[in-house]
Amino acid sequence: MVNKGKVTDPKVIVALDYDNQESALSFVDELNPDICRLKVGKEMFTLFGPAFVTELVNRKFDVFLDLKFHDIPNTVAKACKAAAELGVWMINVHASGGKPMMEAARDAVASSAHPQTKLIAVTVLTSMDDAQLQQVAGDVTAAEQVERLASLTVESGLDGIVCSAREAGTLRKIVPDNFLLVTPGIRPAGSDAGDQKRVMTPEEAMNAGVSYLVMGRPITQASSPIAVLQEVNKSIA
Ligand SMILES: O=C(O)c1cc(=O)[nH]c(=O)n1[C@@H]1O[C@H](COP(=O)(O)O)[C@@H](O)[C@H]1O
Repeated sequence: MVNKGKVTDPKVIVALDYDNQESALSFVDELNPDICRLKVGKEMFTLFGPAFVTELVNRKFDVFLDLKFHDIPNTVAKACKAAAELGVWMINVHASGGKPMMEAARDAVASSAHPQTKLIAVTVLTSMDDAQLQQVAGDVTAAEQVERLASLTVESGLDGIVCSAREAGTLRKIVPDNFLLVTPGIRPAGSDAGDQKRVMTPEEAMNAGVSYLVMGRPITQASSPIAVLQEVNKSIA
């Protein structure tokens, strides 16, 4: 386990998008909760289920269980209660599910056995650009749609949103100070964007007012993942 590079309130959430539990856990063996938080998404949850999440929670990591629920309010509420009761730090829904859905999710977390779980809403996926968004949402830009869904999420009483760091500067002026802006699509200078369209570097993102940086491939697929993580932490210290 690495103890070097301890940071107060780590800002990087490492996305554990592995198809193999042993590889994921041997990477996690190199980490500790002082240098990053962890995200478990749809792939690992589908493959390895709640037991994998519980393993990370037992290792004292703050876990973001990223299942992006989007369904009728009753179904999402029950899913959010079940997710919160795994003892995770953060969960999410899609803001485009609407205000009644988000309110039902908020109430379900509040009445769960783990009410401190943070609940955030995805606005516009960071893999979408304006052209892709217009195919599904009509004549609107990603920036406009993010703003609209951010306001709806504030009105619904959630803790924050997932957006791109590119929108963070504008959003910071319209959301409450303690509202969380959680941003994937983070790419250190020179790294491959892959399927991400709305990207920023860690430093630019923090300067724009982001609360937490979600980073997957630039760390997990690096030849020395810990070195990249420590470099990112240093760049935003
Ligand atoms: O909710 C998310 O975490 C999420 C929302 C979004 O808009 N874009 C996005 O990339 N993500 C997740 O963030 C992670 C980004 O991973 P990398 O692109 O490998 O850094 C993936 O696990 C995605 O599922």
